[in-house]
Amino acid sequence: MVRTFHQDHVFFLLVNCQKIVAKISFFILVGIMSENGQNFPTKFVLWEILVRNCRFSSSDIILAATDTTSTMVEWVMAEILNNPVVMRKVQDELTQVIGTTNIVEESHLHKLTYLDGVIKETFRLHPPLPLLIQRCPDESCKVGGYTIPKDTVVYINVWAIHRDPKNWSNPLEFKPERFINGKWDYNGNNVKFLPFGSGRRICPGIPLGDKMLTYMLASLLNSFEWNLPKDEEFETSDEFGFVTKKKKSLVAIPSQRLSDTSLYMR
Ligand code: HEM
Repeated sequence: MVRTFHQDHVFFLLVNCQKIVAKISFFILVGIMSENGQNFPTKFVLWEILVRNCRFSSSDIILAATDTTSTMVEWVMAEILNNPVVMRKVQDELTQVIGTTNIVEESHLHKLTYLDGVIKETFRLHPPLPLLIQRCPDESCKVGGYTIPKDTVVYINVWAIHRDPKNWSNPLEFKPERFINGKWDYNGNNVKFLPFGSGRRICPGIPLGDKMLTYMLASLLNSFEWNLPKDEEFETSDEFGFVTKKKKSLVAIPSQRLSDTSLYMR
């Protein structure tokens, strides 16, 4: 039976992964706090404190966390399938770091520097939230020579910043090598690269999003060979929305890459 890759599948996979990761993070947090001698009546009180103090509802966090990450998995897979040289380099790295007799473990992730470059380059070309969260100054101010009157709603167009030839040479080319110098991170300090935003409203889910993305992609790419269906017309146009998704869902066909089928059962 031929199974196809589809973003909705990743979405459900992701919701399940996130439940697990959220539980783990939650218990780590409880552990850290109890080690520091702080007592909380129940775990749920701690959750309430976290959510209320941050002024986010649980549904805000689920929406912000799932759609962005699943959309990114689809974009990265699409870019890799569209670039055979990149696919070969990613697979070479996976073979070297993990091998086809193992499945991906968390301890492998920091060694996948080329895959990290591929993810960052995909973030550059396809930032899931291209306009960030609106800003609105309390007082009139000047930014970059422009006067911004008090109460103006300001949209920061990260999509345009990421494709500006003043910031990037050959900006429309997919070149993961741009990011393989250890100089780029997601902290929003370099205004040329802001996939998670910047400043006070920067995404609070960066460590989780980054780790899940690398873990899922490394698992998908180390466990399977991926091919496009014959006669499938490949395109990378996007559709603007709360999260900018691929206009046409990616369809890809996996086949076995691991040496032993029992590894898929773990
Ligand atoms: C690929 C993954 C993700 C991307 C690309 C992403 C991107 C972003 C961006 C661009 C913003 C707006 C930042 C700004 O305007 O400066 C944001 C906000 C936010 N993100 Fe993420 N995010 C991701 C994953 C996550 C995860 C995993 C969580 C939670 C576990 C999360 C929770 C949030 C929340 C709660 C906000 C609102 C922050 C606020 O209003 O101050 N995100 N995200």
